[in-house]
Amino acid sequence: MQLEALDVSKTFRSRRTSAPVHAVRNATLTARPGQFVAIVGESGSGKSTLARILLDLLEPTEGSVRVDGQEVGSMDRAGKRVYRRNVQAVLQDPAGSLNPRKRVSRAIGEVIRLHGMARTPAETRRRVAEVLELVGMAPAADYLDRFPHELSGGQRQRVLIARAIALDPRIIVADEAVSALDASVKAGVLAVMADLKDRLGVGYVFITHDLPVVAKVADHVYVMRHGQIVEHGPKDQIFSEPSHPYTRELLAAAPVLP
Ligand SMILES: Nc1ncnc2c1ncn2[C@@H]1O[C@H](COP(=O)(O)OP(=O)(O)OP(=O)(O)O)[C@@H](O)[C@H]1O
Repeated sequence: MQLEALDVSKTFRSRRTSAPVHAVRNATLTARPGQFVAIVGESGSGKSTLARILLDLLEPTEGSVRVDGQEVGSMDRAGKRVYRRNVQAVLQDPAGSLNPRKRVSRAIGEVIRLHGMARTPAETRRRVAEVLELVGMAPAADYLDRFPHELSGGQRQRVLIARAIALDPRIIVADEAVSALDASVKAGVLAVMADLKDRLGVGYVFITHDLPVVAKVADHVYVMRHGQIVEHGPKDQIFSEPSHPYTRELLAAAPVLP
């Protein structure tokens, strides 16, 4: 499978008086299963807008998102359903991705049932336990009955990853998924994501402003500035031979070793 954004632009026109905001301008990007693609750039550069377009949560003003050449915007309901399963979102937990009133078993189980990924309650429970263990929450029985507030920040982020993985996606779009976590917790969650890439072949579009994280996990890096992708390439190339002045500026502000 190949996920592409082709010449995507998004312009927000809010009030009559204010000027239009060109949040994304002619962005082209490719993601594949088994590949860790990072989008980096400062706050306001359009990363989240591009992520929402890739997730089909927002329509581009121009350009298209395609899966194996087929335009997502023109898919029928059944096609979009498959798309939404294949391309999953993992967002930052403080954004309220987990309902505080749902136990872990229900938060993950409901998604499995909704997408018809299990036929019986027993099968659903087995699948919930399986994905919790895949993200390092073992034994799963220790976590199934907990509410989000009974988990640490890192554990909540793992539950969000487990919930995404439960649908057997090919690609996960992760927007600032580890940014709020402490360094050691962050490293643990990143290790889980890398492990899932190796074991299940899942790919990532990973949005962050955290360059050391990119240095650690990315295969391919896109650099965004003012809505445009100013440079992209294999991680080592971006870190050792950045060609755009903005990339050099970013690297100078946060020196990291690839
Ligand atoms: N719904 C909206 N209406 C109007 N403007 C918007 C909307 N969503 C985003 N924008 C604007 O688009 C630009 C890009 O925002 P976006 O959130 O995509 O950037 P970002 O790189 O993800 O930033 P951050 O790292 O701070 O989340 C910003 O100027 C933002 O104010």
